[in-house]
Amino acid sequence: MQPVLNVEDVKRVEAGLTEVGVSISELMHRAGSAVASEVIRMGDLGSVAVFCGLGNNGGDGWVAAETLHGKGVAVTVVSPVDPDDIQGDLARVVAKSAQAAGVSIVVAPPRDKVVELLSGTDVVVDAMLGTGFHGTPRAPFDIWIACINASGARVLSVDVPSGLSAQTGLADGECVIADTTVTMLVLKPGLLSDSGRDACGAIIVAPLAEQTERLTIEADPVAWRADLDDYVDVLEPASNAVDKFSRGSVLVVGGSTRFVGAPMMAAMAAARAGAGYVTLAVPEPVAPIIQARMMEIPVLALPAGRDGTFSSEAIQLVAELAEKRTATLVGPGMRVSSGTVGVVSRLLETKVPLVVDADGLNCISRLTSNRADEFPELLRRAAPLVLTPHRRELGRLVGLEDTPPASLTAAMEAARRIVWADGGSELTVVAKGSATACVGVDVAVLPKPGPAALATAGSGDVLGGVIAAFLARSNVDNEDIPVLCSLACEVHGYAGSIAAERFGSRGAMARDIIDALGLAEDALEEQMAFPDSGGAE
Ligand SMILES: NC(=O)C1=CN([C@@H]2O[C@H](COP(=O)(O)OP(=O)(O)OC[C@H]3O[C@@H](n4cnc5c(N)ncnc54)[C@H](O)[C@@H]3O)[C@@H](O)[C@H]2O)[C@@H](O)CC1
Ligand SMILES: Nc1ncnc2c1ncn2[C@@H]1O[C@H](COP(=O)(O)OP(=O)(O)O)[C@@H](O)[C@H]1O
Ligand SMILES: [K+]
Repeated sequence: MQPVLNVEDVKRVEAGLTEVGVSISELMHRAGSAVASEVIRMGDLGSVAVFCGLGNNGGDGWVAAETLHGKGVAVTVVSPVDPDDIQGDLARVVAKSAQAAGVSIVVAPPRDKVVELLSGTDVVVDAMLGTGFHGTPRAPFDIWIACINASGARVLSVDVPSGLSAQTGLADGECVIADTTVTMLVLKPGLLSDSGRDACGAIIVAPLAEQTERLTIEADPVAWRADLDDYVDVLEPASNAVDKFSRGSVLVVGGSTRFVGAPMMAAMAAARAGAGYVTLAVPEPVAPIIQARMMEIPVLALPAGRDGTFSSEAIQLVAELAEKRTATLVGPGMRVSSGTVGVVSRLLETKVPLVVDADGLNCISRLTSNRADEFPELLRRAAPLVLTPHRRELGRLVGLEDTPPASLTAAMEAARRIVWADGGSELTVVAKGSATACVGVDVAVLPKPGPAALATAGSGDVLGGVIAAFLARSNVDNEDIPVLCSLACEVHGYAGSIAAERFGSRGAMARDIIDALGLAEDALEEQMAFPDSGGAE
């Protein structure tokens, strides 16, 4: 797994490196030469323009420019001020050095000059704003960013695309859309989430020093980006000596007269994700309609109230059914009522692995008056418990119902409030979004995100079914459940890519993701076995 550090913690790595004799100035030189090497690797360098800002990000750019110039590349630096007028000592020194070496410099060009320069530029190095950037880009950077994005040049961003927050992945104004981002020392969360996913292009981490890895781990990574080989031992190896029960049985509890499709999709997904036996428990009035659509999956009709949701008579029956299955998923399409709240709280008391999704989560919010983090005894149990909130559901769980987490880091923070209050390794919160984090008490694992085709109604029900199936199929220790959930997210994401290929990136629906799950898992398994064979997206 690759560590991901909060921006403020990167400073601790920097300080640690200074202590072992690698100064900030030395780091800047290494950063600049890492950028220059990557530019050269891009090839076809007719002419290169390096857009420099006034901080150390700009300093990296000046070093890269001087290095490229030294290698005979035609390079021009665009700077808001003359090298002599740069306030920061480090950046001024490297800028003056580049100037003395004969690098061509354009100072504070008007917009039309920038456009003209870019029209003859093959590669842009974006060294305007780095981790010191806050707010909305001010002039001239706002103009330069717009011009760079409108040009046809290939773009390499230094550390982070200018205008993007390396911490949150959000951009208040326009940010550079790069082909490649060479990020210094370590991954930062904003590069992997929200607008960062579109802005960064391919991400290359430049460690800059051999001590970086150790210092990064000491600085307490906020998350870990999973690699395929982290999943190798997570699921049981294939065996022919199985029957449908030993492959794992899943109970899906959900549905209401208002929502019949959600539990069906979750159950189908659990079956496609390899559970040998899936059973669906739904309120009695909808059972016949659902059974008529389900060939492989038995449907059990449970007592319902006049509102078309489970009634209190269903509570004990659901618990008894769950105790006979390897794993249970509760929530899809279930609505929030006194009966469904009772079902969820009773299932939490059982000793079987449990996934709570959708309205199951809203039932927990109802039970705890939107403060699941203040009632840890409700969630504390011996068997695995996985909560799968999207950001709005997560907000409702931790008192942020009006201001749900707006970034991956905010979502991880909210998820941690719940898992840390619980304190046990049985609880994992899968904080879903365009980038998802699987947060356990000790670690947050970031799966490789799937395509935007996953943003379609029912896709979350599918993921719930996959996680339930994987819990049923797996024997991992509780500590490894975040990794298991991360694998479930990657299979879900890969299935989204297959569905998008078949039905179009905008046309794919949840049902198409379900149908691709089995192929997606096989493909990922093959990539794990043969890592060099290439892969999806
Ligand atoms: N952390 C490290 O150890 C290393 C950092 N390095 C570089 O240093 C960078 C961080 O340097 P700094 O802290 O100087 O920060 P930056 O260079 O990212 O930004 C600071 C400058 O941007 C300006 N600025 C901030 N917000 C702005 C806005 N909204 N509009 C216009 N201008 C704005 C500030 O006034 C200041 O001049 C990193 O991104 C990286 O590129 C590298 O030199 C290598 C090592
Ligand atoms: N832009 C996106 N890129 C990648 N994955 C996404 C994107 N948007 C949503 N997803 C994923 O799709 C799923 C949507 O789940 P959810 O919001 O619960 O949907 P629903 O309630 O309709 O079933 C989650 O797994 C989420 O991580
Ligand atoms: K930058």
